[in-house]
Amino acid sequence: MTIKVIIAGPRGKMGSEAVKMVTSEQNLELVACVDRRSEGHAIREYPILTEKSIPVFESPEECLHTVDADVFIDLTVPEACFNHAVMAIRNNVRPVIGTSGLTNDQIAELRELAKGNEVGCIIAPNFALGAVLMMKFAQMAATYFPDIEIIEKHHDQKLDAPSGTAVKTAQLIKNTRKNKSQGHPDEVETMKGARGAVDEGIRIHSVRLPGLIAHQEVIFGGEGELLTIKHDSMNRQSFMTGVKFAVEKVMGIHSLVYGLENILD
Ligand SMILES: NC(=O)C1=CN([C@@H]2O[C@H](COP(=O)(O)OP(=O)(O)OC[C@H]3O[C@@H](n4cnc5c(N)ncnc54)[C@H](OP(=O)(O)O)[C@@H]3O)[C@@H](O)[C@H]2O)C=CC1
Ligand SMILES: O=C(O)C1=N[C@H](C(=O)O)C[C@H](O)C1
Repeated sequence: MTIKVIIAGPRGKMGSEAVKMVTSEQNLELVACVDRRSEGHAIREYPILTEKSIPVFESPEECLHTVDADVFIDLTVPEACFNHAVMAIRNNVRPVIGTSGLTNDQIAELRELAKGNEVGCIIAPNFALGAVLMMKFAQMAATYFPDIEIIEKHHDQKLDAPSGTAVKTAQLIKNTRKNKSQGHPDEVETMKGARGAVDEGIRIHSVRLPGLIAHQEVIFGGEGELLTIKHDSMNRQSFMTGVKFAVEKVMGIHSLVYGLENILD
């Protein structure tokens, strides 16, 4: 069976990789793209779309009403992504969301909508298999080491901080970690932000520099020892196996799944 795919954000760093991946896989068919500034852009920047006569729509509504599709991959920004996902679910097209920065309320709303419409939806804070394992291993380690600092490092074009991966890592850790306030009780920040963001006592630090792609380390401190669990994405192809996996998996589910760790075999 061929899975018919729409991609939103085809000119982006991730979207352009996804276009290459979907158009090169036998069991996937790219049936359309959604690009808010399609006029000339997609055609000039992505000849593959013209070569293969793949339509590009500025309006997601028009795209979803015109094209017969199974899956809607979103690699844009959270504001656009949320609306795209709502429209897709209402049109019985399954969203696969890579875009980071959705709020917990937005995720809860999409969960309800997906459940109500019995439409599969996957939100993947990180599509890289190694990153999913890094999050799971961190969750395991948190049972034994409750003192934790997360350091995520990304390229300087990233819009959201902390990263979706760091938010998800903290959420997984909170499921197993004993509640604990870290550091000295009288600790004072003499420069605001020095100790990073705080999520139930877990510290999260976001680094943004040119030269970086996507990296995270989770550091656990114990009496006389440190454990570091680290993952590095060196390029955006590292995410594509996970995108393909999610597109295939979403065909067989009828509700929302947040995190690939929930559906890894
Ligand atoms: N889950 C995962 O494994 C990964 C997730 N990501 C996430 O994917 C998202 C995209 O990342 P990346 O490709 O690096 O970002 P880019 O900025 O390279 O691409 C984003 C794309 O979205 C488009 N866009 C921006 N605003 C809107 C809008 N309001 N409506 C429609 N389209 C819009 C941009 O078009 P324009 O030029 O018109 O602005 C651009 O083509 C981010 O949220 C990032 O965090 C990234 C890597 C891995
Ligand atoms: O913007 C990125 O690049 C990435 N975003 C995702 C995130 O916010 O965690 C996934 C990966 O880290 C790359």
